[in-house]
Amino acid sequence: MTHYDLAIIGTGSGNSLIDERYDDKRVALLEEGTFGGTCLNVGCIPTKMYVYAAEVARTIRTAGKYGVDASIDGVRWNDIVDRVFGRIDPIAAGGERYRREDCDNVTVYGGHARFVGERRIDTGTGETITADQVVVAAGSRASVPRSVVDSGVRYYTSDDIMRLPKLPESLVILGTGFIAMEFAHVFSALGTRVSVIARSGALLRHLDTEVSERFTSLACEKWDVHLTDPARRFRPVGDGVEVELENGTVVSGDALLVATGREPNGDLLDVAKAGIELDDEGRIVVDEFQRTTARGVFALGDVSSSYQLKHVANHEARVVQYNLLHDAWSSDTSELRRSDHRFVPAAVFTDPQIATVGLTEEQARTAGYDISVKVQNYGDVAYGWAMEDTEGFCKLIADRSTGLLLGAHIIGAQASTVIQPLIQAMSFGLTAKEMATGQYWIHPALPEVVENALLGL
Ligand SMILES: Cc1cc2nc3c(=O)[nH]c(=O)nc-3n(C[C@H](O)[C@H](O)[C@H](O)COP(=O)(O)OP(=O)(O)OC[C@H]3O[C@@H](n4cnc5c(N)ncnc54)[C@H](O)[C@@H]3O)c2cc1C
Ligand SMILES: NC(=O)c1ccc[n+]([C@@H]2O[C@H](COP(=O)([O-])OP(=O)(O)OC[C@H]3O[C@@H](n4cnc5c(N)ncnc54)[C@H](O)[C@@H]3O)[C@@H](O)[C@H]2O)c1
Repeated sequence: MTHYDLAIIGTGSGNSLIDERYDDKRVALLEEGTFGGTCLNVGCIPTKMYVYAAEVARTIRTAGKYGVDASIDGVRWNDIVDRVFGRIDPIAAGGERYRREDCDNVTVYGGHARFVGERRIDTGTGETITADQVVVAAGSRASVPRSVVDSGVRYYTSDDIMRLPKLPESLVILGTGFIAMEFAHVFSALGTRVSVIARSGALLRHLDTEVSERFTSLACEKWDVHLTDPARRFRPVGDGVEVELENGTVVSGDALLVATGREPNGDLLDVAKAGIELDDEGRIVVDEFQRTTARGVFALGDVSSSYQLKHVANHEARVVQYNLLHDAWSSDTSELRRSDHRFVPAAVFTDPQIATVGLTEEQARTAGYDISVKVQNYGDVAYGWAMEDTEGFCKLIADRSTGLLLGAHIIGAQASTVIQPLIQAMSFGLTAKEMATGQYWIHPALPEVVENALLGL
């Protein structure tokens, strides 16, 4: 049985742990799927490459309002797919080749790993290994409701929808979260008729209510949105699908995308045999140092985090990378790094884009803060005029007693970029007033919407 200094399960964020500081360590890297994990192969990166193509199409479709007449002659779906995966697939293959062939201290095992004891792992390749330290970075998987699976209907998830053989004329999307709303935007902008099936009255319901309400009303103008009647039955019809809702409405499409959340993969690893605890929602329990309940075992990313965001997985990976090289289980933890989850931002690359950090207004009120709230429309600033914008706004929430920002929520063009200085201000404890008045704001750039919102607070 081979013994390693370090075994890492998962090559998404897990692969990035191994840098030159590990050159003198024997490392086992275990991966059952495509090398590089979710973000690279089926997540953030390919989806945003599709979103970019969708933005181009949308710009053309809306050009007329600026006095520029333009139309789309055609959408070459197969070329879009090739552009995305022609770039990504070689990166995944190259990453694997590098680890297998060029890293003398790393051994890659291509199988389904499971624990058979404390820091003892069946690699799924016929070999069992042991290690001084283990990192579980096994990610999460698409969760598909039983009713869909049992119906026998052909369905897609984010894992395979991007490789459809042709652009569907119509697409039914089950779910109203990040993935559902990003793909609704992509397919609709490229010309597919999109139907969305929600069940609780709003899209992106976890966001600040004003943002969710604005987004829902804009979406209802573009897409066939069913807000309150859950799906009751799924039926295959020819190559497509029919979904019957609780109120009897039948929604049909050439394809069905199921985007109803992702579940952590810890349940498939026999973690109990290694003394690793899962919480009630199936996540590996970790402390602020990313240590699991088993000595010598760390976890990071989607398998242990409630955020399911790549920038969070990256942050936690840096913490683990550092702590692995220190005596992480000694009683003195002063040398260790801690994960910082105070101000975790997120963006939804839909139409319009949405970005958020910190508390929603509801959360701030429930937490008992005495708050000041300002909503500033994109249309109030010069760049918003240039864009003829009637949709976007920046909503800020501050604590009256300290002047510090508690939350920032932006819906509108480039929201994921416009929000960045607000994330910085919150992370470094800048007050709203200092942020508004202590620096120049380029005129007439879009971030003036943030400046005005801050002044308005
Ligand atoms: C469609 C989509 C779009 C997304 N867009 C964004 C975005 O724009 N921004 C953002 O921040 N986040 C986004 N995310 C989320 C982001 O992709 C994840 O949070 C992130 O990739 C998680 O990284 P990870 O390292 O924890 O897991 P992963 O990257 O999933 O890596 C886990 C790896 O472990 C392997 N594995 C699992 N179990 C085993 C086992 N038993 N044995 C061996 N190998 C195993 C898996 O095959 C996988 O390769 C998106 C996700 C999806 C699905
Ligand atoms: N831009 C980004 O950062 C980005 C993009 C995509 C995905 N992600 C990450 O991936 C994770 C998973 O994305 P997601 O969109 O699948 O999950 P999600 O948690 O964002 O949304 C799931 C949605 O499905 C709904 N739902 C659950 N069960 C349902 C059912 N049986 N019928 C109908 N609706 C149902 C939920 O109410 C929710 O609206 C996200 O939490 C996010 O962190 C991030």
